[in-house]
Amino acid sequence: MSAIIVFQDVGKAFANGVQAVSGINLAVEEGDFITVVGPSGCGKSTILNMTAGLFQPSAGQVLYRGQPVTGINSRTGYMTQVDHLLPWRTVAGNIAVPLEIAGRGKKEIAGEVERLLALVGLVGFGASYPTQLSGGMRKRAALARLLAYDPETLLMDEPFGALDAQMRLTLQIQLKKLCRSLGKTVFFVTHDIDEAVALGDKCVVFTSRPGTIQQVITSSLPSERDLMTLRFNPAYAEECAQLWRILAPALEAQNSPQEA
Ligand SMILES: Nc1ncnc2c1ncn2[C@@H]1O[C@H](COP(=O)(O)OP(=O)(O)OP(=O)(O)O)[C@@H](O)[C@H]1O
Repeated sequence: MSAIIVFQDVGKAFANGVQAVSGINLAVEEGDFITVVGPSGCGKSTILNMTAGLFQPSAGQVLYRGQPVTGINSRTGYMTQVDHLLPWRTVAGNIAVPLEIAGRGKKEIAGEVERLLALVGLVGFGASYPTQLSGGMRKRAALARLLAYDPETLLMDEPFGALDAQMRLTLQIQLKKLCRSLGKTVFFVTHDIDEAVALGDKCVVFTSRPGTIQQVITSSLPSERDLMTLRFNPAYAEECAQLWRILAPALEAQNSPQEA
C-alpha cells in the first residue's frame, strides 16, 4: 500500500484569526477507511476541505499522490449531512448531473445511471423526485451521484448524522461494502464514537482547537466485518470504550460552563 494523502506539518489559521488546526502529520494509505473524531470545532471539516483543495493550509502542505494540493482536487468527492439533491430533477436526473458535465452521451448516461441505481439499492426509483424519498433513500441517491464522479477518495463529513439508528446502520453496511468492492479511500468525519469504531480501519482522534492529532487508533477488527453483529463483539465494545476514555476529558470541558 502507498500513501494517497499526506499531511506534512499542516496548520490552518483563518483570516479572522481562528487557528483551526496545527502541526497535523498524517499519512492515509490507498484503500484505507479513516474515521476522524474530536470535539466540536477542532478542525475536522477543515482537514477535509484542505484535502478537497477548497482552501490551502497556512502552514505545511497537503500532498495528494505526492503532489501539493493547490486547487480543487478533482480526485476527491465530497458528501455532507445535507444532500444537496436538486428538487426539480428526478433521482436519475440528479445522478446524471456529473455525467452530463463530463459530456457523456445520452445512451451512455442512461446505462451508467441504471448501474449506479443498482449499486446503491435504488432500482425502480430513478423516476422519483427527491421529495418522494425517505431520508435514507435520499442519502443513497446522493451517494450514487457522488460515485458518478468516480472519485478515488470519498470525503464524508457526518453524512449519516441526521438519520435514525436503523437507517444509519443500513447505510453504513452499504457504504463499507461499496468502498471495499470499488477500492475507494475514505476520510469519514463523525461525532459518533460507535460509528467511528464500526467503520474505521484507523480512527484519528483530534484534540480541542487548535486541533492536533491526539492519537491514531488502528482497529483490531478485521477490515471485512459484519456491522450487523458488531455490537456483540467484545473487541468492538472495548475499542468504543477506549475511544470514549480518550475523548471524554475534552468533551466534558466543552460541556462545562465557561468561567467569567
Ligand atoms: N472559512 C472559515 N473562516 C473562518 N473560520 C472558520 C472557517 N471554517 C472554519 N472556521 C473555524 O475553524 C474552526 C474549525 O472548524 P471546523 O468546521 O473544521 O471544525 P469541526 O471539527 O468540523 O467542527 P464540528 O464538529 O462542530 O462540525 C471553528 O472554530 C470554525 O469556526
